[in-house]
Amino acid sequence: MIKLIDVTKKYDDMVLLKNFNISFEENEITCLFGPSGVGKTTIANIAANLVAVDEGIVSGTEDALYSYVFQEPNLLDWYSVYDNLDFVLKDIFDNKKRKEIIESYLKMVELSDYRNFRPKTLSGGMAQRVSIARAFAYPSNVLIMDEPFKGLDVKLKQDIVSLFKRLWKESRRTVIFITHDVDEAVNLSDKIYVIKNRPVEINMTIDVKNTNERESIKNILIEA
Ligand SMILES: Nc1ncnc2c1ncn2[C@@H]1O[C@H](COP(=O)(O)OP(=O)(O)OP(=O)(O)O)[C@@H](O)[C@H]1O
Repeated sequence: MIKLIDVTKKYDDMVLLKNFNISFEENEITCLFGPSGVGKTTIANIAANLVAVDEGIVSGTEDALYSYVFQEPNLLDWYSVYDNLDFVLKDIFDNKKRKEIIESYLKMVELSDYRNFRPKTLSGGMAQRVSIARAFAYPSNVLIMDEPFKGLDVKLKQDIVSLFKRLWKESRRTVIFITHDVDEAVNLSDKIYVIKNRPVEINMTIDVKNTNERESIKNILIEA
């Protein structure tokens, strides 16, 4: 479990986090839900050891290996789809193992026939599927998802959300999922932290995993 304990984080004179506490359960999907600019990315980056804290402790990151999916697929344009996956695996596995992993993930995201295509020739949804395949192909145990479905149209979003869930069920990891989309939050998360204010406060913690009340949770989030 990754924990931020009594964390204070300032940007110049602005105190974003003050004695802030939060935890991310192992192999669960935890959502940071809140308005733009509240501090979601900073909290995730602290949990990923990308941003240093001014005070407090970040625990549970000692053996963490991270992979990321952002709103932009962030693929290497001069590499093929196949080589984009190969790039993150090349220092970890031998040729045979890499080929096996890459082919299996391309199959799962239904892009085997596109293995030699350059990212620029793919649609936005296809590029995002490559980015998700790359995140899962890498042997991470923590996956940071920063608004990965933003900007996709409704139908495409539903497909990619279910694809993500399928991959995650086959290869579970701790997911820190940032969104301010109510449907995404409720459909994907095991737990939702509703965050507000400055310094940031956890306004509500919602257990989604053990509930049958998804519709009322959506209403709570809309009001939040
Ligand atoms: N490196 C930085 N230097 C100075 N201020 C920063 C830096 N990173 C973030 N901030 C500020 O901290 C606040 C929180 O930013 P953060 O990106 O963590 O929020 P967010 O909830 O992820 O927002 P969004 O949904 O728009 O991505 C914002 O006011 C932002 O301008």
